[in-house]
Amino acid sequence: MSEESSTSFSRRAVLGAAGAGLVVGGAAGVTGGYFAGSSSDDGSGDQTVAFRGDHQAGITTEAQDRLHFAAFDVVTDSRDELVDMLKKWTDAADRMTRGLETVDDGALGLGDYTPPADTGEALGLSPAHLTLTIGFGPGLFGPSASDPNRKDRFGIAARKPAALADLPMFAQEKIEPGRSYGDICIQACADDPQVAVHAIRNLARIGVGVVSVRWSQLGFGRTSSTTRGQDTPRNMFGFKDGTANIRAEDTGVLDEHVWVAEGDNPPAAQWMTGGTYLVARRIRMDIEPWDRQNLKEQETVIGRTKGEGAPIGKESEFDEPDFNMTTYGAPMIARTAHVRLAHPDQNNGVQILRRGYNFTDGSDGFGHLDAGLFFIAFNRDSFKQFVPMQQTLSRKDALTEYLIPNGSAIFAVPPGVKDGEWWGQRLFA
Ligand SMILES: C=CC1=C(C)c2cc3[nH]c(cc4nc(cc5[nH]c(cc1n2)c(C)c5CCC(=O)O)C(CCC(=O)O)=C4C)c(C)c3C=C
Ligand SMILES: [Fe+2]
Repeated sequence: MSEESSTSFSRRAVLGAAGAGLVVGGAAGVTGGYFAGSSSDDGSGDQTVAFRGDHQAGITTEAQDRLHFAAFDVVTDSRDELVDMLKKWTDAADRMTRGLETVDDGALGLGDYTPPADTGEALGLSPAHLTLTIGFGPGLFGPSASDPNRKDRFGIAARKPAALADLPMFAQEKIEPGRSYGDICIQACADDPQVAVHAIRNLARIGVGVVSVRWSQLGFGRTSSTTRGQDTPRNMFGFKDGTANIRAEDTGVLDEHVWVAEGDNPPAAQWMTGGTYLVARRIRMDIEPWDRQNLKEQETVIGRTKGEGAPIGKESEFDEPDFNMTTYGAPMIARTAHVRLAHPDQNNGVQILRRGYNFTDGSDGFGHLDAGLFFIAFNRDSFKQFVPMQQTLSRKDALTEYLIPNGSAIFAVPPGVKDGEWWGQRLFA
C-alpha cells in the first residue's frame, strides 16, 4: 500500500471536510492523505513515527507517554485464518500509525446498516506518535505455560527460537495467569491515551473469531527514556527512572544487547534476525508501606538520591556510580541497593533496554492503591539477560520487599516490516 494513496485521508481531514459541509468518502473522490511517514514532529503537526523499517517501531522510538498493551490468545486452529488476520492487522496498523482510519471512511461511510469498520473515537485526533509493535508468545508454537496440552496448530514448532520459552518462576512473585502469558502481543504507545486505546480496540475487533484478548494493561506515564534528548521521568515511588537506560543513539550497545543477530539462531529461526525479545512484568508496588519509610531509607533501597537521581556519594544524575566508595567502612551504595544489583558490573556486563510505564488501576477494595510499574524490557536473549538479572534482584534487592510482581509474559518481536510485507510473513511464509 502506498504511503499516501489518493483515497487515503487523515482522521483530521474527515472532520475538517465534514465540518465544511463536504461529502467525504472514497466514492466521493475526496483526495488528501497528508500524513507522510516521517519519524518526528517537524512542527507542521505531523506526529507520525514510521511504521515500516529494519526494526519495529516502539522499541528504540523515543518513549511516548501512554501505553495500551494487549496479549491475545489465538482461538482458531486455522493457519489461513491467522495469516489472513495478520495481513488485515498490518494494513490497519500501518494506517492508524499515520492517523488514518482502519479503512477509508470506515467510521461513517459504510452506510446505516453496516457495523462501522473503524470505531471512530480517534476521529479528529492526530497520530500522536502512535507505534504498534507485535510479538509472538511461546504458546503460538505449541505447549506453553498458558496451555501445556496445546498442539502445534500452525505447523511452526520447528521455527520456534530457543530463546522463546516461558519465563521461570522467581522468588517473591505472585503470578496470576489472567494477567500473564499470551500467543500474540501488541504494544501500542502514543502521546494520547485515546489513540493507543483506539488502536488496540480496532485490532481486537478485526481479530474477532481468530484472537481474543487474554489480558491488557494501560500505562499513563513512561518510566524510561530511550533517546538522549528526553528528560528522565519518575516512577510511582517518586524516583527518576531510566537514567542508566540504553538509548537509541547507542547503536553498538543495541547490536550487542537488544537486536537478535544472524548467528543467534539456526536457519529455521532466521525470521527473528533483527528482532528482539520483549519481557512484560506487571509489578504492583506497595505504595503505602513505601510512603511510611523515611527519605534516607528510600534512597538507600534504590541507591540513588530522590531529588537529583544521582548515585549515592555523587552529585549529578549522570555521574557513574562508584560501588567501592565507603563511609565508616560500609559501602556508600548498599549491598542490597537496586541499582548496584541491576548494574552491568553485577550482571556479567549484560544490559537490557527498559521501556516501562506507571499504572494505577484504582484501589484493591482494602483501601490500597493498585498501582505499580508495568515493566517492559527488550533484550537479545532473555535467558542470558533478563532472567539472571531478575533472579539476582528477587533474592537480594531491598526493593523486592515493596514489590509484588503479578503478571509475566515473554514475546518474540520480529524485525520490522518492509514495504508490502505483513506482520509475521517471515515466520509463516
Ligand atoms: C529485572 C530487571 C529490572 C526490574 C524488574 C526492575 C524493576 C524496578 N526498577 C525500579 C526503579 C529503578 N530502577 C533503576 C535502575 C535499573 N533497574 C534495572 C532493572 C530492573 N528494574 C536496571 C538494569 C537499572 C539500571 C542499573 C544501572 O545500570 O545503573 C532506577 C535508577 C535509575 C535508572 O537508572 O533507571 C530506579 C529508580 C522499580 C520501582 C522497579 C519495579 C517496580
Ligand atoms: Fe529498576
